[in-house]
Amino acid sequence: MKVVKFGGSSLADASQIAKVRSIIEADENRRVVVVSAPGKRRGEDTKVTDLLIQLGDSIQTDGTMDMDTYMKIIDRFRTMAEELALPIGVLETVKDRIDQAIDLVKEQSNNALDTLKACGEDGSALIVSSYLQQSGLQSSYVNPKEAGILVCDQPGGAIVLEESFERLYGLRERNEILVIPGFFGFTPEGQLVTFSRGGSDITGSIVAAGLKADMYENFTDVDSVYCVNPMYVESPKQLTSLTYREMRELSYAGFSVFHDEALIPAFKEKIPVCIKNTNNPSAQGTMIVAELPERESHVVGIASDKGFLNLYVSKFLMNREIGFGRKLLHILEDEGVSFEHAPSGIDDMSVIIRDHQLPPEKEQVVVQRIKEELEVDMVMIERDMAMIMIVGEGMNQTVGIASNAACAFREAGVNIEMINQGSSEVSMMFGVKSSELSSAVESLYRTFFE
Ligand SMILES: Nc1ncnc2c1ncn2[C@@H]1O[C@H](COP(=O)(O)OP(=O)(O)O)[C@@H](O)[C@H]1O
Ligand SMILES: N[C@@H](CC(=O)OP(=O)(O)O)C(=O)O
Repeated sequence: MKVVKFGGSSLADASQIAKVRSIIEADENRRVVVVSAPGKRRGEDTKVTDLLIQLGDSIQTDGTMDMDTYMKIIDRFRTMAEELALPIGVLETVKDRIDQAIDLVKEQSNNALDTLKACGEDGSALIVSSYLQQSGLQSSYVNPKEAGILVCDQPGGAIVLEESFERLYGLRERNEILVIPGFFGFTPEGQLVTFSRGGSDITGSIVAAGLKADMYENFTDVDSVYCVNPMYVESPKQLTSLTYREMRELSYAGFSVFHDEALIPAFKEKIPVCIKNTNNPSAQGTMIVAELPERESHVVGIASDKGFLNLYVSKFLMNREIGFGRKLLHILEDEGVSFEHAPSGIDDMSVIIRDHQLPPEKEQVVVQRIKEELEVDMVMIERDMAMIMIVGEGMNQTVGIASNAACAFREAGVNIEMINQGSSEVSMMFGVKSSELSSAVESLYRTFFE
């Protein structure tokens, strides 16, 4: 049995949904389908999830509904339902559920925004299941509550609860194609909670693990995972296979093609993940597996992401002060700031934080507390940082990778602001100024792949 997830680009309009049907029909093992909300139809379009968030924000800000955005959302579903010639009841159900979620936002009910955000996936699932039925395939819509996807109550950042997997296994009994909306689950008390953005990949992996599927196929809009984000290099090398560890590091550091948290459930059950293209399903795609035979080159990918800051702290004899690191991180914890990395020296420590975690008002409080409570010599915040991650199994036992990378930075004329090597067995991380990111990535690509 295969679990198949289709991303927003695969569900953007009626013609994409027709491709989805052909893919499902082409392989009888594709029995469980997880869908995202309709994505962008072209470059400057807006994803339905973003429209729903915009709508929710408008209601929360001034209590009135932004009718223009509301109509855009309904029209996306209406056009699809009409072009696919679905029964009128399908669109009515989609609209009713959106209207009910809007009422919850107006009433300021718990998790109302998550309920509204989830309407994109829910609408896609209703439309796809109805279209499959109309095409003569036995198919049903299955809500994540019915499927048994239980999560903790962390709005916009759900984490799956262990008992979900056993509950999901029961779906194997059903002898039809099941269409499950991605991106959300329910708390044991019945509250809807969404995963973080891009989280339908996570639903697909949870469902594949629960069902003990033979494979988790993730359909998107590229033929494979490339060794570098195609935004930086034209037609980069395609990757036919990767390990779970490699893909997790690469997606964490900017390979947005697959959610970094989505690998964990599949990895635990050793279910192979295959990334494929809805617009070119015969292309081989990229297989993600537990282990791979030895390769010639140890660097498989270069990932990068902007939007970081460096909180730099210096204090003479920091290395002798028991508990300094803990106290520094405790201040961040106290202020509700999560951190990404914390490389340290003898008298200095850097804490790398996602920019949005530390807005200017919070920055002031954190800096003041560090000065007063830790009596540091210096505290400084450097914004506009980017991280570059070089990833590959076996890299840490290979001589010369760091020196080749350093040469690539030198050739691009880019200063390395920070290096983190050795914390992970499969990656090496560099911090650079955001403005220098693309020239650094291009130079690293030339060094390792050309
Ligand atoms: N290394 C990479 N390999 C392939 N695609 C990548 C990579 N890094 C970023 N991407 C981007 O990820 C996109 C697919 O992810 P996403 O937009 O979330 O698709 P979907 O709508 O199917 O969920 C690609 O169109 C590509 O621009
Ligand atoms: N629709 C949600 C969840 C998701 O996974 O979407 P996509 O598959 O289009 O990345 C989002 O935009 O975040």
